[in-house]
Parts: sequence; C-alpha cells; structure tokens
Amino acid sequence: MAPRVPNKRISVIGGGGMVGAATVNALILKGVAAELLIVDVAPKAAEGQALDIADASSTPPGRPSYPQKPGEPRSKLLGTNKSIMNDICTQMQPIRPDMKILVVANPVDVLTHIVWQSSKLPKNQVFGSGTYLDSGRLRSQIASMIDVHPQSINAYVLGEHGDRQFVAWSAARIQNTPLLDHPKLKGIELDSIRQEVMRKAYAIIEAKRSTYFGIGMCSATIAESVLNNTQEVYPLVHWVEAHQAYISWPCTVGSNGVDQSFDVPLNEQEQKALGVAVAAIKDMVKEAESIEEPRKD
Ligand SMILES: NC(=O)c1ccc[n+]([C@@H]2O[C@H](COP(=O)([O-])OP(=O)(O)OC[C@H]3O[C@@H](n4cnc5c(N)ncnc54)[C@H](O)[C@@H]3O)[C@@H](O)[C@H]2O)c1
Repeated sequence: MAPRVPNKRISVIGGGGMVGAATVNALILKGVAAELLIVDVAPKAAEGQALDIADASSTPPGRPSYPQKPGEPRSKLLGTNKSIMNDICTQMQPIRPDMKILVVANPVDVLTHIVWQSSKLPKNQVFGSGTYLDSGRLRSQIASMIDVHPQSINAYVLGEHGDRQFVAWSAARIQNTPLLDHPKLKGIELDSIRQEVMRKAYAIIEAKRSTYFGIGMCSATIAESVLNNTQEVYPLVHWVEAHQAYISWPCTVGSNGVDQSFDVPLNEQEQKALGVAVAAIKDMVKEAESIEEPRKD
C-alpha cells in the first residue's frame, strides 16, 4: 500500500478490525515510509479495510468482535485475548530476532507480558501502548482548563491502562514550572480530572461501541518512532526492573525498542497508587498464567 522500503515493514495484526484499520490509516496519513501488511484471522475483513483505506477514507466499516463491551472492565477480556495473543505469536514463528512488537489489545499491560513470554523476544522489544493515550487525554483536559497548549504541558497518567491508573501530579510541569502552581488549578478537585480522563474510553464505547481513531494515531506515532529511531519519551507499557513488571512508565523508544526507562519522582500518595497498580497488574498476570488454553486439536 505504501512505498516499499527495504527492512521497514509494519505488520498490523488484527488489521481487519477497527483499531488496526485506524492504525493503518494513521500510518498512511502520517506518511510513515514502510511496507504495510494487514494481517487478520478474517482475511475478507483485512481485504475490505485495505480497499477502503486505499480510497483514503478515515471511516472504516464496523466489525466489533473482541473489544471491550459497554461497562466491561478491560480485565474481563483477559481469557479471550490471551489465547488470541498466543495464537498470533505461534503463527508468527519463526520470529525475527530483531522484531519489535507493539501490543494494543486490552488489558494491554498483561497482554504485553503474555506476548513477551510467548514471543521469546528480549523484554525491550515487546512493549504496549499503555497510558500514552490517557496521558494525551489528560494534557488536553488540563490545557482546556488553563489555556496552555497541550504540548507545553508535561503530565503523565501512569501505572495501569485501566481503573488503577493514576496521575503523577507532583512531577507535572508547564515547561519548568510545577503544573499545580498554576492559579487556574487552585482549589480544583484533581481526582475528578483523573476520573474524567479514565472514564473517557468508557464514554466513547458507550456512545459508539469502540474507540479507534485516538489509539490508531498513538500506535502510528510509536511505530514511526521505532522506524526512525527518534528516542522520544512516551509512557508505554514496558518492563520496569525496579517493579519487576510490565507497567506504563515513561521510556524512550527507537529502533532497538525501549532503550531507557526514567525515574519519576512521586509523592507518598502517588507511590501508594503506583503500588496498587503494580500489584493489580501482577495479580492479573498470575490469573492469566493460570487460565488453561483451549485445546487446538
Ligand atoms: N490500548 C488502548 O488504548 C486500546 C484502545 C482501543 C481498543 N483497544 C483494544 O484493541 C483491541 C482491538 O479492538 P478493535 O476495536 O479493533 O476490535 P475489532 O473486533 O474491530 O478487531 C479485532 C480484529 O482482530 C482480528 N483477530 C482476532 N483474532 C486474530 C488472530 N488470531 N490473528 C489475527 N487477527 C485476529 C479479528 O478478526 C478482528 O478483525 C481490543 O482488545 C481493544 O480492547 C485498546
């Protein structure tokens, strides 16, 4: 679909679905120079998306199957999506040792761990979109409250891409100024901002069944950083040694995958929230590991 560039191939697995199609569309709109491969267990859906996107439409047809349902926590998706991830990794064998895998399927924190185990790739080559999208939503929300461009606001949602996510308020900055010193934020209930950001995915799902344009653009941006080795910092799900877990945390991403993971100074309350998120993710990983795979024969 895009110009053929040696060694620059992006395979969008599940590309017949909404998120996959939105990602392919965003990659094309951003002009990411790579060969794009749309892979799907439903080849007709993949073909349909490819034809539609080739017409430069940004409204792919609906085919909901495994995404979240209205009101459903992401953790409910665990069993089904674990088995899909394992199938995909099996089908991708032999996996090139330099492959990078960006996981988007939910619950993304746990599935990134599963894909790492299943792919047998080094930890830094497997990462997930995590709270990148949530952090963008947070910055937009704050921007509208204080009349500062979102790109000038450095604020992260961290921990879990789910109900245990938290905002690192004490580390948030407008350029070098602590965000919370902004006069327009005085007296504001910060937790209501966190909750609004967290509930946005549920609100979109309630209204139109699934979310895909935002995550499609995030995925395309991350893929672009890998291909162009930009080393930009995003809050992605990656392996954080200090916590011995795949969690959403700021890191650089480039052609090796995740290179550097950063320390974020947290206050006591934020550290507690981080502890809760890490424990929840570890519990879900244990739960996922205990789910029996259905027999394939
Ligand atoms: N991380 C985020 O911020 C975020 C945001 C939105 C959606 N999601 C997640 O993304 C995932 C996809 O959502 P969607 O709305 O695109 O769903 P969808 O049902 O529209 O698409 C899923 C696609 O995957 C395909 N598929 C299933 N098993 C496969 C396999 N073994 N190999 C290849 N393809 C396979 C299906 O045929 C389908 O076309 C869900 O898990 C959803 O929860 C994550």
